[in-house]
Parts: sequence; structure tokens; C-alpha cells
Amino acid sequence: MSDRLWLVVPAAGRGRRMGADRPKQYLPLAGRTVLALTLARLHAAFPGARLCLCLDPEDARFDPAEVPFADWRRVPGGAERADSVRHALAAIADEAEAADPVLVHDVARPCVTVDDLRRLAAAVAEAPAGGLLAAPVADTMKRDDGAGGVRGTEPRAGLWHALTPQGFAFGLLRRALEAGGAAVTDEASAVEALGLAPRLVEGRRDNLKITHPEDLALAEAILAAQGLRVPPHSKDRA
Ligand SMILES: Nc1ccn([C@@H]2O[C@H](COP(=O)(O)OP(=O)(O)OP(=O)(O)O)[C@@H](O)[C@H]2O)c(=O)n1
Ligand SMILES: C[C@](O)(CO)[C@H](O)COP(=O)(O)O
Repeated sequence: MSDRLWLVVPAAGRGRRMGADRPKQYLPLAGRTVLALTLARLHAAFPGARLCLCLDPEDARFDPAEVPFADWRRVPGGAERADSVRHALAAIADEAEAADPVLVHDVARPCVTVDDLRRLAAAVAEAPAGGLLAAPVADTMKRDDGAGGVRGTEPRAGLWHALTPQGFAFGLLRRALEAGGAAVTDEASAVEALGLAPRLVEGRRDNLKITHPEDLALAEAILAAQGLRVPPHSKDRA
């Protein structure tokens, strides 16, 4: 695999489950926005990477000064997360080589650590089918009966929560997402559908995807526990 790293950050979601007055990537968190903190973590891990940021074409809140990368581009998001990632891959197709590693990371996961990011990138470089950060399921798993009751208890052995980033060689990822349909909720599932087995790289359980209103306070507490030093907005940098 080549060592030219691409980062794709899908950030074109509407945050319907959050139910806020704006998409969740623009909500304030630890003195910045969710988007600014996520990009700051990625930049701290990979300052020389090339970034593709997927944004809603009608997004008027985006502030380019929040992007710490020197080499980056804005790409129009699609109807679903996978469509946004497909658009990003199409946008870099003229420049990216098949072996270039691409890490896809949700803008809604600002608590990912630099250590997890780098461990995932290192694992992906060695894994022909790519890989993803993941955390083993820690709770007993119930299956509902469709009427508010329990139909049964599912064995949890071998079950993992899929986190992001998820990383693959550019050529493989593009082929997998082109073959994958509307049901693709993460990159790994598209690669699995090709008959391949992406590597599970155990990541921290606090790599939370901010989804519901209560997740904001959790994310703030996680960032504080991780000893976050809030990166300054570019207009405040010396
Ligand atoms: N059409 C879409 C939908 C989602 N995303 C991104 O994919 C990530 C994971 O999606 P999710 O947590 O579901 O975010 P939203 O779609 O914003 O939330 P909701 O499903 O509650 O509306 C987020 O970073 C989101 O911005 C995207 O780029 N394009
Ligand atoms: C990609 C992902 O973060 C893996 O857990 C997740 O599937 C994205 O969120 P969505 O709610 O499925 O869009």
C-alpha cells in the first residue's frame, strides 16, 4: 500500500435524531464546534494528509477557517452517508492511486484519539482487505418481538460495535462502494459484500458517535477526561 494518505470526512448529515436547530456538526462543544474538534484530532494524527470534506451543498454554516489541513477540498454530500463517501472518492479519482490508503471518519466522532487513529492507519497499511476501529459488545443483547417485548437473548460472543475511521486502499473501497447498494451503512460492510474480511482493530469505547441530545454532555466529559487542549480557531492563531 502507498503511504499517501487520504482522509474522507462525511459531514453532510442533518442530525435528525439530535433534533437541534442546526446539523449536529455545528453544535458547540468544548468551546469549538463538533466539526472543528473532529478535524483537529485528525490533523493532530496526520498533519500531512489530504482531506475530502463532504458537506451538504446548501450548507451555509461551514467556515473554511475551521479546517486545519493545507491540502483539502469540499465535496457535495449525497442522500445517504455512503453516497457522500462515493462522491468524495469520485472527486479524488484523478489524483488517487489504487493503493493509496483512504480513512473514512464520521464528523460526529470528535472523541477519537490520536493513538487509535495511528494504530488503525498502521493496521490498514498491512491488511489487504483494510480494517476498522471496533469495540467488543459489553452488554447482554436482546432481540425484540416487534410489539415491545423480548423475543430472545442474542449471543454476544464475537459481536463488535463498528466505529470509525474505517480504512481501505482507494481502488478496493471505490469498487466496493460502487457494488454496494443503498443499505451500506459503513465502508466495511461494502468490502465484506465482496467476500473479504476487513481487520477489526480494537479501539477505545469512548469513540462516541454524537447522535442523540444526551451525547453532547457525554462527549464533553470524554474530551475533558482525555485532557483535551482546545485548538484555537484559525483567526486566533498567531
Ligand atoms: N447524507 C449523509 C448522511 C450522513 N452523513 C455523515 O455520516 C456520519 C454518520 O451519520 P449520522 O450519525 O447518522 O449523522 P446524521 O445523518 O447527521 O444524523 P441522523 O441520522 O440522526 O439524521 C455523520 O458524520 C454525518 O454527517 C453524510 O455525510 N451524508
Ligand atoms: C459508520 C458508522 O459510524 C459505524 O458505526 C455508522 O454506521 C454511521 O451512522 P449511521 O447512523 O448508520 O448513519
